Amino acid sequence: MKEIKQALVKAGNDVRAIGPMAPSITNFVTIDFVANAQIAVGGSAAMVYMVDEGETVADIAKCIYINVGTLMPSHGDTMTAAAKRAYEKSAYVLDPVAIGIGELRTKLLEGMKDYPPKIVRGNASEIISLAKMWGLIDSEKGAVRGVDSTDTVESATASAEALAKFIDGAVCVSGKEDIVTDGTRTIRSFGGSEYFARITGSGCSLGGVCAVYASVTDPFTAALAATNAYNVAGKIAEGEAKGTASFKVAFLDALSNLTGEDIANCEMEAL
Ligand SMILES: Nc1ncnc2c1ncn2[C@@H]1O[C@H](COP(=O)(O)OP(=O)(O)OP(=O)(O)O)[C@@H](O)[C@H]1O
Ligand SMILES: Cc1ncsc1CCO
Ligand SMILES: [Mg+2]
Repeated sequence: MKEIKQALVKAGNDVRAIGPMAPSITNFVTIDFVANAQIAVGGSAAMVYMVDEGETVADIAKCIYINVGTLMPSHGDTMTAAAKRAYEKSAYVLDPVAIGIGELRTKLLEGMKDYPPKIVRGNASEIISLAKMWGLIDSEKGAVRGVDSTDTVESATASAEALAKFIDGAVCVSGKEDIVTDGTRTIRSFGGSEYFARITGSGCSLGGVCAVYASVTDPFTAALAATNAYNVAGKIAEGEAKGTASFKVAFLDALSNLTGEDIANCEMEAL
């Protein structure tokens, strides 16, 4: 755990020092929250839609973010081109939001098995469903109900570990407690707030923040840094909040003040 904590301190502080840009192709519902969270931790944001823009940002950034939450026909080409280019030249974080709904989302996510991300971030049902779609596990679970999870984080551990091994990267499963794994090391991270489940975009923005940290460190450290940052800042914000809207504001405030040390000091346990 000592080495992991040292890597977390460095990742948190390097992001503040370097200010890496982590461009996104992400859903229309939570785009503003994603950009603001990326900036709050010390990174910078750039949202793109066009095919050539997706390829260009995958060339110039260290890591980009792809979230399939709200798809339009053009996303088929843009996300495929950007994912292929990022697989070859840089890296991408995938949030398989609402996996299982619609032909385009299914085709896109099935295709990504051939040019996989370095980090997958999702709720438990999404992680189980992606592992099932890619033929990595055999499970009865993983029924996705829209964008919400119907499974527990614990029940997604085997799927997360199988996915992480397959992509040679890291997977984070979010929920009351979060799990981050590279397929060999699996860490449970504690904290956060029930308010997270009552606002939209906490998961989407967490994916964007994973991409910021992945611009300065390895996928496992990046996924854990982002997860811990949310758990620490979420707990602080809960103490300030009067309801869901003020929670969101207090959360961005807390995120903007976090240090690498704060991220490393989040309560964690190795599984
Ligand atoms: N009950 C809870 N208690 C503490 N933290 C929570 C709880 N539920 C979610 N979180 C936190 O909220 C963040 C987002 O996780 P969540 O599982 O809600 O993502 P999601 O379902 O993909 O969200 P969205 O799709 O709305 O963006 C994570 O940091 C997670 O730890
Ligand atoms: C509500 C919603 N619908 C599609 S994407 C999204 C944001 C949360 O995942
Ligand atoms: Mg989500």
